[in-house]
Amino acid sequence: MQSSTAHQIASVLTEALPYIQRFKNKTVVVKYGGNAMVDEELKHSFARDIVLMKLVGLNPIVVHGGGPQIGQLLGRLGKTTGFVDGMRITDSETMDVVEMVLGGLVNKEIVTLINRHGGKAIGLTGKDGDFIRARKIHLKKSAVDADASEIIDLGHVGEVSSIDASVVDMLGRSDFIPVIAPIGVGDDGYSYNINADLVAGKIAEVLKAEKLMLLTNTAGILNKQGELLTGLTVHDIDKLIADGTISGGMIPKTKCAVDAINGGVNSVHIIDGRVEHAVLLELFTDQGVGTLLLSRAR
Ligand SMILES: Nc1ncnc2c1ncn2[C@@H]1O[C@H](COP(=O)(O)OP(=O)(O)O)[C@@H](O)[C@H]1O
Ligand SMILES: CC(=O)N[C@@H](CCC(=O)OP(=O)(O)O)C(=O)O
Repeated sequence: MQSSTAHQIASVLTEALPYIQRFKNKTVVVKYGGNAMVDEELKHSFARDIVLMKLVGLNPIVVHGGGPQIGQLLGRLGKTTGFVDGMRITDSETMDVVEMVLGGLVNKEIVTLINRHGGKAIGLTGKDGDFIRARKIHLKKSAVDADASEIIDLGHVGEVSSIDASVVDMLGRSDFIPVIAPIGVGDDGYSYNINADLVAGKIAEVLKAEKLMLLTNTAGILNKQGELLTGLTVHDIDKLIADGTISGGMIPKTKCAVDAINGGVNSVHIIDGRVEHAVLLELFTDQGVGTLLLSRAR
């Protein structure tokens, strides 16, 4: 090995050391969005990062999405879906597909990848041990259209009503890495399709996680010029939404982030899942790679 390369490796490891010490035994909830699962090499690098986190003493909990993957299977079945406010309208047939894709294909693919890299991942949906209870979302049309006040029926779309953290906590504190699909169970016994950011935020809150990391398909939160905003507080988010800087799918994501911080999570990181080893770089290097959101400026 060239001595300059050896020197670089040594300095990376030394830079990581204080972070490893600080985060030992701390819970980190990582939301892995469907848009971040774009290529095979990236999926492997994500799985390696999660295994490494566990090996150095952190307690990673993965919550995954899979919106594009649900769309692909629906397309193959000749079924179309619509979205309202970023939420998929989910009739009973669509709910079957959501369960097959999230609870089956995507969940087991992530579990398999983590296990192939030496971890011990266990896949769960919120129906296992009834640990994610959901209630149906009743969306007021007035939220979409200022002149109307009817309720829009999104079908089997839910929000989290409660989380029983004991199963995830027990797994996370042993050798296992929980991998969670965002499906909840209602009091009526039906399955509910829940936005994965919402589930990740609530799990982080209930577990009093040190960090919530949201992996998406952008460098982080960008300003109107397209530049990365590296450090923000919860107060900045309201302003950025009000002035239109944050829009579309970033609105529910940042709202979950703010709820998580207000609920006791120390920091939220919105990072680019398309960058190899984004999770490790954000956790263990001084400069990080995305947007860091805190309750107040340091
Ligand atoms: N200020 C902003 N900074 C970054 N992305 C933004 C911003 N405002 C809107 N977006 C959009 O939000 C998207 C991320 O949300 P979403 O597509 O729901 O992510 P995911 O599928 O990973 O949950 C980005 O790809 C971008 O198009
Ligand atoms: C209600 C609702 O819209 N649920 C989402 C659940 C998956 C998800 O959130 O996936 P991403 O994180 O990849 O977007 C959906 O059906 O697409």
